Amino acid sequence: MAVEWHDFASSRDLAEALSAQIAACLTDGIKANGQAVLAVSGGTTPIALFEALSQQDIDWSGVTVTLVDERFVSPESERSNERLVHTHLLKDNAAQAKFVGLYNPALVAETAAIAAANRIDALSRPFDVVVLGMGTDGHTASFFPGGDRLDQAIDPESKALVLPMLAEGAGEPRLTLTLPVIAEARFIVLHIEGAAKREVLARAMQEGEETEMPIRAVLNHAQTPVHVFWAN
Ligand SMILES: O=C1O[C@H](COP(=O)(O)O)[C@@H](O)[C@H](O)[C@H]1O
Repeated sequence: MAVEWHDFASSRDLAEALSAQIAACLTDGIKANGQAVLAVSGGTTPIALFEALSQQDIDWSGVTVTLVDERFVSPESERSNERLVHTHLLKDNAAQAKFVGLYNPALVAETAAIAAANRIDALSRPFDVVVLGMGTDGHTASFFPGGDRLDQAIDPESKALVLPMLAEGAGEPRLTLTLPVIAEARFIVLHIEGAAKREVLARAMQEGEETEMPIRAVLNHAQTPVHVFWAN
């Protein structure tokens, strides 16, 4: 397990530093491969980061933004991760970026996962940057403790790229990238804020079952160090 810590005094300081680092990685990807892929999480934590990223002066026309996971709700819903990205990231300088979402209004979650996997498969991998969040139950992406597809989603040998997930703590059906897609990324960030999440991560870094605290699956199988960005 290789983890590199980056601590900040405030959410704003973190957003400035992390957005600059992500922008540099995306620029490197564009220079090396002609384009770059950024996968981001949803929830509440990344809003300030997305706002700061949208101001970064890079060639966003060469960037594809996708989601680490999605709540299976319409993009009009306040809970939609796609809506979050459109509202806070894909604007200003970043308006030129392409977006590949996971949701599909015409399908149920099971078949939407297959359609989303085809879209993810069309992107260049490994992704340049993956930004993960984490819940206080130790979930990351939609790898929820007790999730009906958790074993398959965190299987490092899984051939699936996107899976549906039902879990008590999830609220609604989910779609999630699988562990191999996340673990192979060139730059993996775990963005958490507040003392409670720091304490949860400290517990996850101790010995234990990956299914109990699924963030462990990423910490155990990431092919590069996981960069933890934390602010109080
Ligand atoms: O449901 C989700 O939760 C996690 C953490 O969200 P936060 O609100 O505690 O920041 C997030 O990483 C994930 O993408 C999202 O779908």
